Amino acid sequence: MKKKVLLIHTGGTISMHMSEDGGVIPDTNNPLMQESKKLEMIADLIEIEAFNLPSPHITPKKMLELRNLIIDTLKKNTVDGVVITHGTDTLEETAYFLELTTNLEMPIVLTGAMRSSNELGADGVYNLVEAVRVASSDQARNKGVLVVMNDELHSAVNVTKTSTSSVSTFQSPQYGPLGLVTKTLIHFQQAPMKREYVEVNSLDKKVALFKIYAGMDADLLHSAIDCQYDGVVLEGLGQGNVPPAILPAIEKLIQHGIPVVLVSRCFNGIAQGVYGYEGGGKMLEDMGVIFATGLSGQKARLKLMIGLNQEVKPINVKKFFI
Ligand SMILES: NC(=O)C[C@H](N)C(=O)O
Repeated sequence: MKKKVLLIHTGGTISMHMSEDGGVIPDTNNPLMQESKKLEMIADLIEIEAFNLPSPHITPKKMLELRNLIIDTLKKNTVDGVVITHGTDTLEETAYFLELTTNLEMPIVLTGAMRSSNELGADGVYNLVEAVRVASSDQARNKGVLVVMNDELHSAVNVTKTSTSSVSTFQSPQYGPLGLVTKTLIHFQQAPMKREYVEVNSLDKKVALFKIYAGMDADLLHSAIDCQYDGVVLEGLGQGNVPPAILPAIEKLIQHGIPVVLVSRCFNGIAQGVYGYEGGGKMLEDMGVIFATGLSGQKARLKLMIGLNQEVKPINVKKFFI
């Protein structure tokens, strides 16, 4: 029996076209809406155009709207899986947001394109067909939120955009893809280790993300206090170190009760308290900086924001990041 898939469009290059002057722009008539025939050979569809936005215009509030749209639609309809088309620039953030804020057994699959609908070698419809195949497959159940692009399956936790323009832009640097999509198979070679779920209904708490660099001064970090941020994520150096000049600012943030979470700006490996010199990870740990294991800066920022906005009870930030 044919499966039923909820297909939600949010915009991005997959829904855009190249105009005569060579600029890639959003289309008022989403070209994907004309592709239903190809998709209905795979699954019955419920198709919704939620937004038509370039993904740099997507905010966490929009991600929450999207999450609520999925949950509300599933209350009224029986479906086997969900596919979301999305711009690639922030696709990994929406995918990770949904990973943390949904707890469904059915697959939620995000896909996009690097070439717009009327460009030579357009990859959008191909990726969409694969995403619908994955969303309607039994193998994809209980695997968390997935990203399907360019014949690969990635987990929302590890996937990141690695190239500005290549169709193989999405990679999972630490652990590799979860699997492959071939013409005939959906093949998982590994499964996510754990799944987390956090109940959020609003996003009032603000979290800032700072990339640490050689010679950084403390002034930028002070702005997080002045602008009343509720949490700060630092993308630190190497195994999790910072220049000594920003230590007083980190101390001040912690004194103000603003949690400071540290990840590495390296995209492989884990930030940890190894170095005992001034600004080294060991010293940061002793000061109360919390190390996030293996997440990128943008994902740790979303996780802290979601945690601080949790509905039921305040989180213990340290435990939340273990
Ligand atoms: N390939 C893409 O989708 C990039 C585009 N700028 C977006 O994220 O909306």
